[in-house]
Amino acid sequence: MTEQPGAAAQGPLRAAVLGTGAWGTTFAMVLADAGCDVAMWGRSPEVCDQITTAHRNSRNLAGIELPATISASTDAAAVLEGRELVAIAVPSQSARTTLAGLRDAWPAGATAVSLMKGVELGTDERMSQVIAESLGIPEDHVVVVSGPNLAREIAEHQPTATVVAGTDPERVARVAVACSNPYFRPYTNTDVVGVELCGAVKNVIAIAVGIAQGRGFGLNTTATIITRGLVEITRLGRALGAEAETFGGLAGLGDLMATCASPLSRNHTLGRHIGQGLDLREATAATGGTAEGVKSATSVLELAARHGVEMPITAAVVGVLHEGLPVADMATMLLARPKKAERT
Ligand SMILES: NC(=O)c1ccc[n+]([C@@H]2O[C@H](COP(=O)([O-])OP(=O)(O)OC[C@H]3O[C@@H](n4cnc5c(N)ncnc54)[C@H](O)[C@@H]3O)[C@@H](O)[C@H]2O)c1
Ligand SMILES: O=P(O)(O)OC[C@H](O)CO
Repeated sequence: MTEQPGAAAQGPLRAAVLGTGAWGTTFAMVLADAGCDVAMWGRSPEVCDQITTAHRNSRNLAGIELPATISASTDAAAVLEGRELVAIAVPSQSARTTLAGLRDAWPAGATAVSLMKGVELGTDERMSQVIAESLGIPEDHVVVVSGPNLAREIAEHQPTATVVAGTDPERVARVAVACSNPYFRPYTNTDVVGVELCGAVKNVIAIAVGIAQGRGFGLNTTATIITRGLVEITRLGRALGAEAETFGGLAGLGDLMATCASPLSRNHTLGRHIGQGLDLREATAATGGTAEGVKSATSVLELAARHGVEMPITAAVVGVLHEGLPVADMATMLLARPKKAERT
């Protein structure tokens, strides 16, 4: 492990971003526009070279000009050396292996910032748990950033807020300052479990909305799925110790609204393709990028089962994506369930 400067170090905060996809690149821009010194690590030499020399990432963020100060490299040790804050934006299911490979180069004492929205298959762990385990760092060194944050809109500097959640107040405050700029406003929260579950499960609900819209259903159906989806997320979160207020906030209702409404969302788009009749392989290819809800639907449902929590919309999505449930049977599966009071 390399040593890194303490909080009192002079000059701009030294940050790194792991992953040169749409959100990693956009968050690097957010940090740079907040005054941080930013280096990115990616797997593709071509993408890294383009970010450093042409200040663009045409593969993942076409048409966007990046701050000229951002550099990118495939050399993880060089990127990580001396960084106080390291944001992680690789697909959730690859986080563990990616980070295990970077463990020796991890800057001692650095804050890991999870930008990922998923639950790990097999372990059913949230990303902050996966990060802490795979890097061998305490969980309070991990801070989560999650909210209604469609990458392209933020890359276009459209005004957006987010939630910065963690259990070490000083680290949370430093991350909030590090990503605060004229178009990006962080709010802080101590409810890591709630914020992470909101981010992961809204992707599953967005797939359900996409499927409904792909089948030609209108806004009554959309509103029904979003509202009952929020009930599902809240129910699971409460069972896992999250705070009720988190679910009505930016990471919960806010992100659910953005993801379920926007054609920019990969999860929504994938669901729409499924609703229009494509199979999962075809829909994945037509969507491009990482639709996290495809895999997280299964781990979320497992997590819910282990805690005795009912998640019918998530179960229906798992049924359609992974168990051969015909799309046409999804509405029947949900509407024919036994009647119940709304607040249960
Ligand atoms: N795109 C958004 O608008 C957005 C916003 C908020 C949060 N997120 C979350 O951020 C995370 C990353 O999303 P993204 O949009 O940047 O995804 P992306 O698909 O655009 O990019 C993922 C990046 O990870 C790399 N990668 C893929 N597989 C890898 C592996 N096995 N090992 C190492 N690197 C690998 C890819 O090369 C790419 O650079 C996801 O969890 C997503 O839910 C995305
Ligand atoms: O493109 P999606 O579906 O991964 O959604 C992107 C962000 O999570 C929206 O906040």
